[in-house]
Amino acid sequence: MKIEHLVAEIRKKKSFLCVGLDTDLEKIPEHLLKEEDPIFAFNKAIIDATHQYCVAYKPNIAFYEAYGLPGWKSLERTMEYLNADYPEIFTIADAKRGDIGNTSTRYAKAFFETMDFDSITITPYMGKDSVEPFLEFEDRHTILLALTSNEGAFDFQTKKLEGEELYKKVLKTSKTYKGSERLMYVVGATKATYLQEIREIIPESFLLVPGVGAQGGSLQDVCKYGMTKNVGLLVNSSRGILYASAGSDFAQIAAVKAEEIQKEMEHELERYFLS
Ligand SMILES: O=C(O)c1cc(=O)[nH]c(=O)n1[C@@H]1O[C@H](COP(=O)(O)O)[C@@H](O)[C@H]1O
Repeated sequence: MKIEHLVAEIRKKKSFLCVGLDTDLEKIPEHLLKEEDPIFAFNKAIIDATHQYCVAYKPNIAFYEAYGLPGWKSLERTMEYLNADYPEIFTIADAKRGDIGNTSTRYAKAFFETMDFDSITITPYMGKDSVEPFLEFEDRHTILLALTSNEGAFDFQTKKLEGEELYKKVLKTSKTYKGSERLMYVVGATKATYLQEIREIIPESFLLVPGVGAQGGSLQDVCKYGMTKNVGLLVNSSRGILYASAGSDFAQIAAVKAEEIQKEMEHELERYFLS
């Protein structure tokens, strides 16, 4: 998907919500376990109920890999369903891949061609030759981990290397990669106060921002420091939407939660963007 299509969808829906499909058989309503493919049945119900409030879905690949071949089949069915019925929705493979060049090329093929995702999350640790194979794909986007939402982010990402924090090095160095116009970055909502400095390095790039809801990050702070003239934000919530109810009304309650976030986003858009 082209960025301008994503921006148009954000304007139309007045939302930059990404719903994370972290589908866990131990958390989904019990009655779905009788279905032939419980993971897909859950995802389909969530997508049908929430699509009008969000612009992206992010299946976290670990939740599918954990179930082996049936898990991959559920992921494949979810992607086929999204691409056929909701082609305007941006899809993110939260796979956190990255390896030597020829291996990265196979990962890119797996997620961009075989599974037809619009984007993938990538760890930058192995550097240029591990990232550039993903950037060769037209209209596909590579989302580099910059400053993550978890506590462990302080182990390496904020440590100084040659006088500069490692996450800033990641941002600056990645801008020199071939195809860097197709880069986006992960910045955790719990790290919103860093966004001002991040925006000095990457003023326009889209950010995937997880960590609101269950992890406690603030949407208002993220918008205050991170919003660009093209919005430039995709804010993810997974558990806060998916598991708001464990009863037969799970999809309906997920829609209520998604709409609540969309309304907050609309308010923020009016404040910074539409006014
Ligand atoms: O790349 C990610 O999506 C990601 C990066 C990060 O820094 N923190 C983070 O929580 N995530 C993912 O975002 C989702 C957050 O889920 P909730 O905390 O349930 O909303 C999970 O799928 C995480 O793997």
